[in-house]
Amino acid sequence: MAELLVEAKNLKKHFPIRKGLFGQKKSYVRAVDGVSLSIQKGETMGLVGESGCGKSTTGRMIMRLLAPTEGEIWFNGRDISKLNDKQLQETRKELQMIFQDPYASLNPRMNIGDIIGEPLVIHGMMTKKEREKRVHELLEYVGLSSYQANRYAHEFSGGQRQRIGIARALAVNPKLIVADEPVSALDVSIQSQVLNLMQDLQKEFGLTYLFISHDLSVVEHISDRVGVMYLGRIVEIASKESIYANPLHPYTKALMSAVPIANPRIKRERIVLQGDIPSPSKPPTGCTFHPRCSACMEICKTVVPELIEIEPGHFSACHLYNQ
Ligand SMILES: Nc1ncnc2c1ncn2[C@@H]1O[C@H](COP(=O)(O)OP(=O)(O)OP(=O)(O)O)[C@@H](O)[C@H]1O
Repeated sequence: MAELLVEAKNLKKHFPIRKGLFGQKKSYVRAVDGVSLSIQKGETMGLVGESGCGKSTTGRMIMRLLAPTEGEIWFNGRDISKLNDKQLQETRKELQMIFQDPYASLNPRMNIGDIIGEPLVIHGMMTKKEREKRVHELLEYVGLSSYQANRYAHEFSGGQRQRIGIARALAVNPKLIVADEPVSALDVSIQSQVLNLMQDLQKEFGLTYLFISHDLSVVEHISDRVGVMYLGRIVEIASKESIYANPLHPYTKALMSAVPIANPRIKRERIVLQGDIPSPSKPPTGCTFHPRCSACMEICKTVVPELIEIEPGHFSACHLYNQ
């Protein structure tokens, strides 16, 4: 049986904002509003949804870069949502992140060797000599050469910089890597090279990924399971095969209808979403998707649908399936 690495239980992050002329009225952006998900050891869990739906905030809470407002995060059998600073520092070795913008995330004043080796310094791991050897090894793992360790970020292309970001994330032998839009800043031709590299490294080192992206084709390429987020909640979660072939939630159906299909004989009706995505500081009542849903029923306006298993391993939060 597959082993669980991450379990998020009813995670919430509400950012306080001040309203009114003198900022006297406090209200909240409900960036994440009750997310539960699990990730098995060695798998890639894709997280998709439109901009602002709370993907990054969820990833940052699982990384413990942000403290949750509510909920629990279990990592490798331990609740990490309430650790003190020292315990957090220890756990952080096992959790690493790859960021979207390989241009902004690498310090321009440090050479590549120092950038990749920095997490080892932060965690007090290895002597200087050992670190040097490890950096050279890491450069080779990601398809670069050890002689490039003395160069600076501006000397590399976007794809190479993302490889450097991956090498840095790998340095401390993490168990989980949260990759937040890791290829969206890259040319399409380079994207698949970086995705393939991530898959090769996953096999070699038994890595587990939480892969965040708004791009459904990219998520389809790399994920084993996929969760779809809408306004701070997961509305559907299933294996990649099941969710792409048979999306159940009306929101997922609309998202999927815009993905090009390679086989010209398969025709898919394009579903256009009605209206704009509401603000997470004033989410609609009931199912937050109801104002944009073509299948909206009376119950959807008042009752929040629970995420329930509709088919084996395929969960959806929609009243259509809850009767
Ligand atoms: N520190 C913050 N303070 C206030 N609001 C925030 C903060 N961080 C994020 N938000 C808001 O929370 C919501 C979710 O943001 P988040 O970045 O998690 O979404 P996302 O799905 O990752 O979108 P994107 O792909 O655009 O990054 C957005 O409305 C965002 O403006």
